[in-house]
Parts: sequence; C-alpha cells; structure tokens
Amino acid sequence: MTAAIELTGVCKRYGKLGALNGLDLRIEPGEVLGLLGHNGAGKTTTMKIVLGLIAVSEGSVRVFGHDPRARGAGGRRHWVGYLPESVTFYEQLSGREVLSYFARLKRASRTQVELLLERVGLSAAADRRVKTYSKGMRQRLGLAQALLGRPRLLLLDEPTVGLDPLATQQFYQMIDELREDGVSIILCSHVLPGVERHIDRAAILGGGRLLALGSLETLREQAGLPLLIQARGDFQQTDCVASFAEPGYQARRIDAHRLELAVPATAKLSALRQLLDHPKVNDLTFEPPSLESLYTYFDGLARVDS
Ligand SMILES: Nc1ncnc2c1ncn2[C@@H]1O[C@H](COP(=O)(O)OP(=O)(O)OP(=O)(O)O)[C@@H](O)[C@H]1O
Repeated sequence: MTAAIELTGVCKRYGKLGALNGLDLRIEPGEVLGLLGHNGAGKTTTMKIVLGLIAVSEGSVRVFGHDPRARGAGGRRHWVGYLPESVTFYEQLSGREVLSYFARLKRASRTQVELLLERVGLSAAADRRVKTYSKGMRQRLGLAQALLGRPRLLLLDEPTVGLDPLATQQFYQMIDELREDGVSIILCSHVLPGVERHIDRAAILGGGRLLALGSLETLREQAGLPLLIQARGDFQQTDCVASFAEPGYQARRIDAHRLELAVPATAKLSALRQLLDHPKVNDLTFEPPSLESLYTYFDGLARVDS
C-alpha cells in the first residue's frame, strides 16, 4: 500500500544549521503519529516539507506517492489539511465567512462549512467577527479550516493549545473518528498526557534526528523504565522500606500513608503479589511508564550522547 508519507534521508539546512539531519519516516494510511521533540527539534520543518512549503536540502519526500513540490502538486493540495501552531485569520470577518473563504480556496462545498462549524462547536458564534473570538474559539476555527475538503492527511501543530478540558476531549474524539475513517494524522504536541491514548506511534525528534520511533509498548520495551507502584497503608515506621529490599527494587516512603516502589517491568506480578500480601498495605495503584517519561528518557539519552 502507498504510504501517506515517506521521508527518506531528509536533510534541511539553513546555512550551517542542520534543522533536519537524515530523517527517515513512513506513515501509513489511517495511522496517527505523535511527533514530539524539544523546541527547535525540527517538527515544524518536517511538516512544512510534507506540505511542500519548503524544499529539502537532501533526501526524498513522497506524500501518497507524489513529490509535494512537483508540477501539478497544487491539484493534490486538498488531500492534506494543516493547522499551524499560531493560527491567524482575517479579524473583521465572521467565523462563517472565514471558513467559506477557505472552502472556496480548497474547492470544498458550502455544506461542509456548516457541518464543520457544528462539529467544532462554533455554530452559535458563526456570525460573530473573529476579532471577538477567544483563543480556544480561534483554535476550533483553525481545526475546521484544516478539515475542509475531507483531507486524507492532517498535520496538526499544537492543536489543543487554548482548548479547555472539554474541548480537548472532543478534539481527541474527533481524532479517533478520523482515524477510523482512514485519515493519517501527524499530531505535534508538547502536552503529552492527553496525546498518548490517541496515537499509534510516537516519533521523538531531537536536533533534527529521530531519537526513537514506535508504539508505546515498543518504546517502553526499548527504554526498560521501571514500573512505579504506589501503595497506600500504614507506613508510620520510617524503616518500612526495608521489607522491599529485593535486587532491582527501589522503595521510597513518601509519607506515613504512602510508599512508592520502582520495579523492573518484568517483576510486575511478583512485586504486586508481595505488596498485596503485605499486612500494612490496603490499596495499590500503578501505571506503565507514560509518554512523558519515555520522552524525557530518550531526549535525555541524546543529550548525554551529544
Ligand atoms: N527559516 C528559517 N531560517 C533559519 N533557521 C530556521 C528557519 N526555520 C527553522 N529554523 C531553525 O530550524 C530548527 C528547527 O526548527 P523547527 O521550527 O522545525 O522546530 P520545532 O521542533 O517546530 O520547534 P518548536 O517546538 O519550538 O515549534 C531551529 O533551530 C530553527 O531555529
């Protein structure tokens, strides 16, 4: 099957600065990729290259099998929807007018304008001028604009910035529905906790290079980070950690009622059994390493190596 995006050995140089340094990345139809990385890691540059807005210094770029800067690429623009990081609109126009304007540019139907206003929760404010919109409302209008023309690929740069918790939840629901419909999505975000349940794979960029790429399970296996188990109970005695002095375990008394145990992922069941059998423990919570801790791990590794 033709990949939605195929980047091979992509380099982008600005004078002496290497914004991207040999990036290989393939995204399948219907796949949601979280593109993560520190400020200046190369995320926006990657998106602009996929959009055909900037040329690569080296390497090859294919979007649904085509070079996005080749002749005739304009006719395929509606395949891709883009929400830039700082979205700006004509302030004097209403939300509906803005969306209608972009619909004409993308040759999308008027019906889509109304449906999208509804979908992003802006129907009631559609006739208000954009200059009266809050940050979150502008962001929703930006999302609607990106979805015009029913794109097969969506590039979303910090899409949840400015959205309140409910709007963020609705946004991720929309992402899940689009994925079901076979749309490929690149989601750039610094807000990692919300992202992890909605992506198929994460790509962690650092200094224009791919530091890690894979599903959360793959990244967890590669990182081998410990599992953190929190026990609640009676930990008045400061030496209570002594009963968890197994090799590879690290116990930390948080306070008189909470204890944290870091164990290798392979020791999960035996550690849980031990805690369940412990007379002073009356509740347990545990979570596998989060996307945030994986990101910190891989980014930290790269900094040590450089
Ligand atoms: N037009 C340009 N001219 C010179 N340098 C540029 C240009 N655009 C980007 N860069 C540099 O390329 C590198 C990658 O920038 P990019 O915008 O892709 O990072 P990013 O990962 O999107 O960062 P952020 O999270 O801050 O948005 C940075 O060092 C940036 O300063």
